[in-house]
Amino acid sequence: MLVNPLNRESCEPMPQAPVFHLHQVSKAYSNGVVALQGLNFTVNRGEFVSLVGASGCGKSTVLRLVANLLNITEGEIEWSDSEPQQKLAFVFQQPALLPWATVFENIRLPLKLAGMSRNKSRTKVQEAIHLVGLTGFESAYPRQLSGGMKMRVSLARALVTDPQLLLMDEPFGALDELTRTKLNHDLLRLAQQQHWTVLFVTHNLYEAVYLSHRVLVMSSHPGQIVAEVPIDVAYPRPEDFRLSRPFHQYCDRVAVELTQATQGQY
Ligand SMILES: Nc1ncnc2c1ncn2[C@@H]1O[C@H](COP(=O)(O)OP(=O)(O)OP(=O)(O)O)[C@@H](O)[C@H]1O
Repeated sequence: MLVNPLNRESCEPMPQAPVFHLHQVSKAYSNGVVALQGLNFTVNRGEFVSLVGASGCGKSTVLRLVANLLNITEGEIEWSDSEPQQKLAFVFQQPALLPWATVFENIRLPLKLAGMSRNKSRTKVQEAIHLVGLTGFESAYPRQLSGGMKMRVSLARALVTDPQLLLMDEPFGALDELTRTKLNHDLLRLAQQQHWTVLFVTHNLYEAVYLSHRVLVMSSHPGQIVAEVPIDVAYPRPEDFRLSRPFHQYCDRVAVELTQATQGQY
């Protein structure tokens, strides 16, 4: 069954309570590179928002500012309440697993660092393993896993902390197309089930359209948001949404915006 975006009855209402808002945010690095200038955008509760743009346009810088891993040069990030800020998880492109630890221990790591005993954390870790589809691999070591499985471990390690806000920096960039597609589908399911708010960075506009409520398109040097494309299609989105005419229309729209954003830069 293909999805009809005009079937409003099946569309969930767009979540509107803001989680955070960037007000005129600029970032200059100490070497003088102005990575971002005057960024304004809001992410609402339960929303899946993707940032797309050319390499070096400042997507990762945005995530690191939101995670408070970097200082803002000008402007501010206003949080609606402090809880999502405290309950955020960051997922990187490289799963960064401990090679000497099993799947179970890698996923348990954030709970261990927070001082939770092995016994107390067992149920939570098992639940996360189940949710990402790795039941049976608890005792495996990272070297015994495929790239997609390693990324599932990384997702479960974020999941185990019960995050409200997920910041994901090109998490599936190193995976083959089929694995990426499968993980896209599983991520959407998890985001819905867990009521996550997600800010997602990707180079892949098909992935951005499939996953997002909104796609924000960035230009470079300095990085700015130049377009916002709402993807007005109901969740859950079946995998065959990717085969539908509306999907390709949205992809074309994002591609046009990206081309305009990068015109004259190469
Ligand atoms: N620590 C740093 N010091 C100096 N300049 C930096 C630093 N980190 C990033 N930059 C510069 O800031 C700009 C934005 O970088 P950023 O990594 O945010 O872009 P990006 O869009 O995530 O790139 P990519 O898609 O290639 O990962 C680039 O010009 C980059 O060279």
